[in-house]
Amino acid sequence: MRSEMTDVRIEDRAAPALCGEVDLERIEDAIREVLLAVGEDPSREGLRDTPARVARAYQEAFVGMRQDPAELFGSTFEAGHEEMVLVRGISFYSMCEHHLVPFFGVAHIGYLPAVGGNVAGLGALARLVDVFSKRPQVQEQLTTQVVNSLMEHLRPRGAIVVLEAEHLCMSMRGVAKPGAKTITSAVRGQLREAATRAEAMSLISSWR
Ligand SMILES: Nc1nc2c(ncn2[C@@H]2O[C@H](COP(=O)(O)OP(=O)(O)OP(=O)(O)O)[C@@H](O)[C@H]2O)c(=O)[nH]1
Ligand SMILES: [Zn+2]
Repeated sequence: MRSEMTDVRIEDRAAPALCGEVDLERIEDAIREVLLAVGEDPSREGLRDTPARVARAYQEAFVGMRQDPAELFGSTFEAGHEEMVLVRGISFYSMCEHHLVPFFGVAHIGYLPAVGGNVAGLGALARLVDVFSKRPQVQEQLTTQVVNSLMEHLRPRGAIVVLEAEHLCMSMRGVAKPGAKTITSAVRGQLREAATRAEAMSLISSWR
């Protein structure tokens, strides 16, 4: 089977529209409380603007909570290509929902377009990772949500999502094992078949 693979550099669609607001003031109050609880003085020079900065940083880190992945697949198109499409090395940053510290790495996404069906803009695949990674997450759930959403909105014959990530909750604290990589995969439809799955995995493992 002939395949096409692309190291993603393409931004083809704007991010989905935002729905709902983040309560910045509430985050600021909570951060002030955290600073007090650890024995800091939130009114000292260096910390005066910190609650507002953290609120804006959290707004950005959790922007995916207010985005609808369906919007990314509004302008798929016919490309006369029914073989595998694989985008590898999509970088992402997410927040571990256990500790609210980052986990980050790369996602690889492959799919088999429906027969006579549509393909997605490559940027939509990268943005799909952002929509689900910019939420409180665990890696397994993130992997599953991306593959399920791709199946639901693009309706390909099959899809595969592989994530490789380092979790700061494992590196900087707790078990303290920097450099450990967690790899998760989720496979749907015809990509579960041994030959196509092996082809996708060999394309993914030759990354770097
Ligand atoms: N399966 C899974 N586990 C995760 C993920 N992110 C963090 N964890 C783990 O979730 C566990 C949370 O464990 P808890 O015992 O509730 O919290 P903890 O006492 O802070 O645990 P340690 O990090 O082991 O010190 C830790 O072992 C983390 O390493 C993830 O994305 N997937
Ligand atoms: Zn964690």
